[in-house]
Amino acid sequence: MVKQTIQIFARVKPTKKQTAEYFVDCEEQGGSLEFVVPRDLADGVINNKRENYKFRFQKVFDQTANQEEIFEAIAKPVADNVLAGYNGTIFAYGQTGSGKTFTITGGAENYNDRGIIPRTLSYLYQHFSKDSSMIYTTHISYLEIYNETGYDLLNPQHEASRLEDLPKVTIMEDPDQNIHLKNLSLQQSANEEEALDLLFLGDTNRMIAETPMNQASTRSHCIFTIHLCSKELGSAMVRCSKLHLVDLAGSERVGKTGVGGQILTEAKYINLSLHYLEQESISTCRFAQRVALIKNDALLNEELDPALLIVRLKKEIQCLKEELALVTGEQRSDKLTQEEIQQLEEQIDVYLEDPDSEVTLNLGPDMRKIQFCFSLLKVKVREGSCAQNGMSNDSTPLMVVSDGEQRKSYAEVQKLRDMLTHRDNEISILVNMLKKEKKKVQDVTSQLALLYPSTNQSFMSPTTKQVEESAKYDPSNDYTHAQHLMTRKRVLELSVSQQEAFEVFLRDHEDRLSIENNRAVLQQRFVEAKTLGEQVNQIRIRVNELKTQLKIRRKQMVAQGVAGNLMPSESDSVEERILNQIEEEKKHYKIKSGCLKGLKTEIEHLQLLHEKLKVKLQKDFENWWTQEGARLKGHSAENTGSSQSHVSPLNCMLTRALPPAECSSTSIPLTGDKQTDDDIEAFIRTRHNLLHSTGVAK
Ligand SMILES: Nc1ncnc2c1ncn2[C@@H]1O[C@H](COP(=O)(O)OP(=O)(O)OP(=O)(O)O)[C@@H](O)[C@H]1O
Repeated sequence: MVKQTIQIFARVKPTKKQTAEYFVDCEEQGGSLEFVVPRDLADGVINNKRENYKFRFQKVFDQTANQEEIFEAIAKPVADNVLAGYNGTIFAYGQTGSGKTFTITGGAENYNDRGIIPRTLSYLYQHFSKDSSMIYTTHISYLEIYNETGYDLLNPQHEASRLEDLPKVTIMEDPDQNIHLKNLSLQQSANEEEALDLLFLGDTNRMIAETPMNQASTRSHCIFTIHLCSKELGSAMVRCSKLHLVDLAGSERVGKTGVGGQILTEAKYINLSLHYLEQESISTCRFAQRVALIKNDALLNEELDPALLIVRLKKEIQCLKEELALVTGEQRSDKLTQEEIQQLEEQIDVYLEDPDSEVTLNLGPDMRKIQFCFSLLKVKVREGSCAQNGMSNDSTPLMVVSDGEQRKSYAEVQKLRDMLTHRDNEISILVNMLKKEKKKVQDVTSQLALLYPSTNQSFMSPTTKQVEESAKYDPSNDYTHAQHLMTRKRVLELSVSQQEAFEVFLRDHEDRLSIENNRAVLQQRFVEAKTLGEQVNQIRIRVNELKTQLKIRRKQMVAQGVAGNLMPSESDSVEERILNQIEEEKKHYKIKSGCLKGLKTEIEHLQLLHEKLKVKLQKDFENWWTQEGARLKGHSAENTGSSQSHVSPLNCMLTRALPPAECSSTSIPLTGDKQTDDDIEAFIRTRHNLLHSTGVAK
């Protein structure tokens, strides 16, 4: 258990307006924020009012600080701890309009304005994709607390139009002061995109449910929680941690000032008086200083995988049942299985061969097993004594084996066993090497397909030209430079004849059409997915624009209300229209993103199919290549004495691929390139020899 105090940071919101006079002091070990408040002359010359207020923080971010700096300094270390299995919380506290939502969620207009939540999600999912030694599962919950009632912002069964329509979440505290949230839904998010979708839906629900009267965003707390479980491959332990990202209500609501209602509205939408700002800023800093005194116990949330725990407990129950049956005399009557009998026989062998006289035979409480072992031992004892008397129990003469010989034969058996284990090890090493080699060949084929996706014959080995082309590599491409170099090296390692043979082989292959069809469908689905993705993005943009319009409209309405031109309860048709539009867009968003998910699943399925066909193709090619090579060897042996007895695999492949009429020496023009022409001539000579040796040309 690690005890640590809560770390506090201050961020000053950028503004062009006149601000309270303050100084930021950044030292190596933290920073401080100092406010200078002039003496109020109205209070007279002698008064107790302080002029300077200085507060220390872990770090102070001035007006120029951007979202990236905030994430790096505040959220990243917490996210790292969450990845290590510790819970974490980041909360923003401050007066209304001071930038809490901007810091936690971010601004909608600009990508660089993304706040802590989207950046943390991105950071976590990037980490998951890099770490293949662990299995990660992520769930998201989004809770809004308004007037001490919790509301679930993510429950898909409820379409929010008012806050009261959202499912209520009961907040309970146990005797150990742990908080439990009943009825809060957890939504699984397999990737960053799904998690961002949930954030977007939650924020939109919050906005729709808000009315000018409750001004939920100002008066409510919002808790976005990332629930993370990680498990090392093959391990029985799971780590489950939570990261709470909290956007608190304006501090007027939670502070002691008791400011609310009309004053709160004025504070938000009408020019804030400088004096008011100073007081509000100072009390926020005071609150932070108090928070910094709280010490937390950091606990590693590690436990046995529930599934494994169940298996272990079931085994224990079974064992206890058997023990109970032994004690109470209620024995199992069913027969031992063949597997159990074999295990017992092996156990007895080990027991008998062990030279240690103290060794015990552990059979558990199952009476059937105990009885079986006794009978087996009896048989063995009888066999042993018959052997000593020179007779088997069925009167067949037995060889009499002396003690010395018995020891010798034991030693030999042991030696043979050792050899067997040794050979087993060798075999498994060789099998592993073989697997690795096979995988290398498959990798080359799949990487070739990736390197040359635009050719019609998508799975062809590269021609020399393609190999050269691949040398003109653009490092800004998706591949890393290192991967690319490796691929190129492997490509070059393939002999030219093998590459061309592959092309010929593919042309005739039965799966060629399926592969090409599959690829065409895949391409079409990619295009559809791209279009849908763009549509989803357009809807997002429209919703964000509508949200901005709604904010502006609400400000206008409140301003009019304050000016006395409007009663607070009057409904506003413009706002209603915007809300309806948001609802409409949200429906489209759900439909389109649902279609997109379906399409993605189909694409994944097609890609899998594609991979399978590629592997099959590779195997077929290898078989074919080996067979053709063997056949060629046979022909060469028959054709002894011929100066062209050696035929390259390329020529052999071409013989198979071209009909005899096209192969006559007169019908094939030479290219002028020496190497190519040599190849063509070699092919014609070889074909001629082969046809004569097999009698086809006669
Ligand atoms: N660091 C910043 N840079 C640029 N704009 C900011 C910054 N901080 C806040 N803003 C802008 O100031 C306005 C108010 O900020 P925001 O809504 O985040 O305040 P808040 O503290 O969450 O208010 P409330 O308590 O009412 O929810 C927003 O328009 C926001 O975009």
